[in-house]
Order: sequence, then C-alpha cells, then structure tokens
Amino acid sequence: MAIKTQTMNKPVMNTQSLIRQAIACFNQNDPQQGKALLQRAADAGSAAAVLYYADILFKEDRLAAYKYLGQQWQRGVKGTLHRRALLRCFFDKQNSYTNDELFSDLHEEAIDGDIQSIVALISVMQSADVSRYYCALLQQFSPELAQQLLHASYTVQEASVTSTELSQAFSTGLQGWQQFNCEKINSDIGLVVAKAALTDIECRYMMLRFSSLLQPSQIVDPVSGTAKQNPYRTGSMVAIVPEYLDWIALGIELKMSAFAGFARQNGEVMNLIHYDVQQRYLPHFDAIVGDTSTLSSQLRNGGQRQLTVLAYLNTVSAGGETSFPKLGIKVPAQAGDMLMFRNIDAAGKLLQASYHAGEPVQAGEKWLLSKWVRQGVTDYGTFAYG
Ligand SMILES: O=C(O)CCC(=O)C(=O)O
Ligand SMILES: [Fe+2]
Repeated sequence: MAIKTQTMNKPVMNTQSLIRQAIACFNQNDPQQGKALLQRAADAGSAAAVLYYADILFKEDRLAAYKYLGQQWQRGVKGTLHRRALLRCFFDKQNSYTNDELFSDLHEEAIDGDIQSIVALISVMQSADVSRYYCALLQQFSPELAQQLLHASYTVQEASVTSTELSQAFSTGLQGWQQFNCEKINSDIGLVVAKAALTDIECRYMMLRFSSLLQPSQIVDPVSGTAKQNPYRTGSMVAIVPEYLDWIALGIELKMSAFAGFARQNGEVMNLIHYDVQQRYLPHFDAIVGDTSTLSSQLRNGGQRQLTVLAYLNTVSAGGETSFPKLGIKVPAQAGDMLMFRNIDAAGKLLQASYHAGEPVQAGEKWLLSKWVRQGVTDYGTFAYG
C-alpha cells in the first residue's frame, strides 16, 4: 500500500504519466476524461500531448484541429505546423486546404530548424532548382543528414529566392505526385513499371531512417498461418508501422495508391526489404494460397491479396531483378522505379502468371519497398487511414 500512498500524495504533473493515463481512458471508452488529461499535459508544456490532442480532435472536427494547432504554434509549441500540414495533405478527405497553406506551414517550421519539414520540402520540390534553398537550410541545421541525403553541398548565399518562387515550386512538385511515366510490360497480370516515381531523397531517406530496424525476413507459414523464417526467402525487412508514418513514408504510400489505383485503406503495411549479395526470394505467389482452414483466417483481414506494388530504392548493378518465370520477364531493380502487378483475376482466381521471385543479388545490395493490397479494407488501412 506504500506505493499507492506515494502516488496519491504526489501531484501528478509528470506529463508522460498524464499521457499514459489519457491513453488508458481512450482504451476504456472514456474520451472526455482522456482529452481532459491530454489538455492538462499540453498546458504543462508537453508538445507530445498537444500533437496527440490534435489527432483526437481531428477525428471529431478537422477544422477545430487545424485551429488548435495554429494556436499552439503561436504559444511556441514546435512541430504543430508540421503536423497540420501532414493532417491536411494525407488525411483530410474533404481537401479543405490549399497548397499555399501546406507550403507556408512547412516553410515556417523549416526556417525554425524543423528537420522533418525541411526534408519534406526538399522531397516535394526536389526537381526544382529553388529546392537548393532548403538543401542549404538542412546543411545548416543538420550537416550530417544533409551529407547523407543530398550527396552535395550547398551554401545559404547561393540560394536566395522569393517565397513566391518557393511556393510555386512546391505546388508543382505536389502535382508531380500523381503523374507517372508508365511502361506497360505485360497485360496478363497488369505488369506496369513507373519510371523514377520516387525521388532520390525519398529513396535515400527510407534506407537511412529504417535500416537500423531490419530483422531477418519471414514468410507466412501456410499451415500455421504465422510468420516464420524460411530458407525460401533470405535477406531482412522491417514493417513501416503507423507510428513510423512520417511525411516521406506517407508520400510514398500515396504515390503507390495513385499509381496502382487502390484505396489506401486496402493496403497491408508497407515493408522495407534489404538483400545482401546472394540473398533472394525464391519464386512464389503473393496471393494467399493454402489449405482452407488457415486460408479463411488469413483472408479475414481484407480478403485476397489482389495487387502487389514494389518500389526499388537503389539500382542493383548485377542480379536482383524481380522475375516472372512463367512470363520470361525480368524487371531490373532501378532506383525510384515502381512496379505493380495483379495476383488474382476479376473473379478472384489466382493468376498463375503472377508467380515471381526476387533474383539473387550478384553485386552490391538491393533495397526495396513492398505493399500488398487486399480486395477490401485491412486492419492496417483502417488504423492508419480511418
Ligand atoms: O525482391 C523482389 O524483387 C520481390 C519481392 C517480393 O516478391 C515480395 O516481397 O513479395
Ligand atoms: Fe512477392
């Protein structure tokens, strides 16, 4: 009982503990109390509580959330304008914002030294010359990251541009998200490549940010339905779970859904995959096949895997293609290219020609992202995108 007395005597102004209590309230279906606790933590100066509160508010009233985040920025809470841009760009189903609003939120945060906002701006505007302005900012605020992401050096002096030019380049960059340079390769399985769909920054950022989280790759065992290591598939991977969904990862998810034409709610979690020399994924189907008892449990989460979308993050100089042995096709892994194909036909029947492999890497390494898309809404899709 001593412990209890102690906590009762001590006023709980530890904001971490308030947030934990708030989470418990949300889990116990007491959102009013949860929100009150978050507000206390926010008033006590916790930026994490402010952002969390805004996310909760967004689900009830998105305009109120935008207003709240703007007010918190005025109070000096960092990261709030970045979060507002993120909510608007990736989660606002009514599109109640302008590109100028997105831009000015990210720009304000960027000049204040927010690395995430600087990276977001560079990524959107990469092809525009004026993006040098933000490259120089990144170099100023985080020289090490600048070196790894940009592979070039910039100085602030060489990049004096007007905010109108920057804003226009940002808008043009955003429009480019929905435009793809497509090459149709095979119509039996709708095999299409979008050349250079991801920017260099997106590719490098994903490798840099998530490489330390890689774990040996696994395959879902068709008998038990659980994921296990299997000699069929070597290499390593990490699932980009909702808590990792930052601007860059969200942008890539959006590009994948725009390119392959699916609702983001139907996607499984995106995986980052890495193969070292000699590592590979032997020929397989992505569609769920197996005996009927385990099939039904796996199919419960959104139905069959209708589509596969891959995005190569680096160029493999030898080997490492995605091959389709029944079609005699090998797609080379080239940085920024996205690939899509169908695993089932319109009637839901397995497409035999979708049988494919990740060929052994012969030189260097291979990095890619993969997304399997179900016929319906998945748990991941619901959690991440509502
Ligand atoms: O590595 C590749 O090219 C293919 C990956 C793959 O087939 C998968 O992740 O399902
Ligand atoms: Fe596959």
